[in-house]
Amino acid sequence: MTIGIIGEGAIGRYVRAHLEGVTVALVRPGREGPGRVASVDALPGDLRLMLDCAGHQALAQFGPEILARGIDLVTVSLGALADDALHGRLREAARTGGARLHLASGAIGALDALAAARVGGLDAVTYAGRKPPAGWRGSAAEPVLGLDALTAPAAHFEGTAREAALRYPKNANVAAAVALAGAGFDATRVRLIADPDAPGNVHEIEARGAFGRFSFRIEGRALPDNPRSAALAAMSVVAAVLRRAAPVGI
Ligand SMILES: NC(=O)C1=CN([C@@H]2O[C@H](COP(=O)(O)OP(=O)(O)OC[C@H]3O[C@@H](n4cnc5c(N)ncnc54)[C@H](O)[C@@H]3O)[C@@H](O)[C@H]2O)C=CC1
Ligand SMILES: O=C([O-])CC(=O)C(=O)O
Repeated sequence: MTIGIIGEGAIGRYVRAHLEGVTVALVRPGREGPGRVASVDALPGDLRLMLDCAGHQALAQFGPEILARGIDLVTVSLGALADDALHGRLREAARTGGARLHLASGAIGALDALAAARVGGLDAVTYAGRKPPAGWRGSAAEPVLGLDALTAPAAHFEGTAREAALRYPKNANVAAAVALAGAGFDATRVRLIADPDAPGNVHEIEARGAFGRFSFRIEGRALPDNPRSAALAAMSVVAAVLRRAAPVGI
């Protein structure tokens, strides 16, 4: 199968190195070359699957057109769906094109339990994201905290998953994943913390509902070339593609 990719950063490079069949990249204008095109129009006609590993802006820019053409899209840019208008456009385009937008699980797990628990009703879902200071560089945490001088854990955001996803486009896609699988963007409470002693990119979910309660915690290792992004996020894109092809799925 011919697969295309958007994003040649830390996640995109990992995905290309671990997946066969990625033959074309959708790049910014001016960066075209062999196997690199700058518009959806220029993608090969037999392409049936695109992988967005580029971020919110790229999903907004290319997602609707890709889906409307009947090309399935796997994305890591889940936080972009906190924008209801974009969410609606993606939904509509997928319907029009008969394609599917698959939201990769990214740097978190337990989304299956959360989605099942939602069926019975969820009373409370909270998510906490903790990263070393370098993981917050360039984010909205920077003007709030002196990241370089930090000697103790410091929370720099508390609010809804919607606010977190929109304010931290490169750091709170997990908040969006938890919201989309569970209680929604406005009912999911989020806390974001910079912690000089964090043992990695740490993501924690607490959920209560008719099913009972669960806690989930992951200490993710960051990708070597981007301290913001967990390796598991890249792995989840590869896993999503492999799952599509498997005769028996989980
Ligand atoms: N769902 C999850 O758990 C996670 C999601 N992410 C999302 O994945 C994104 C990518 O992460 P990394 O690879 O670590 O970032 P990165 O900064 O290393 O790479 C981003 C790449 O996307 C390209 N790009 C950005 N906008 C583009 C556009 N409009 N058109 C074409 N190319 C474009 C850049 O040129 C670069 O090659 C993050 O911005 C974040 O939104 C990141 C980590 C976890
Ligand atoms: O990679 C991570 O650890 C999480 C992340 O950046 C995000 O949620 O956007």
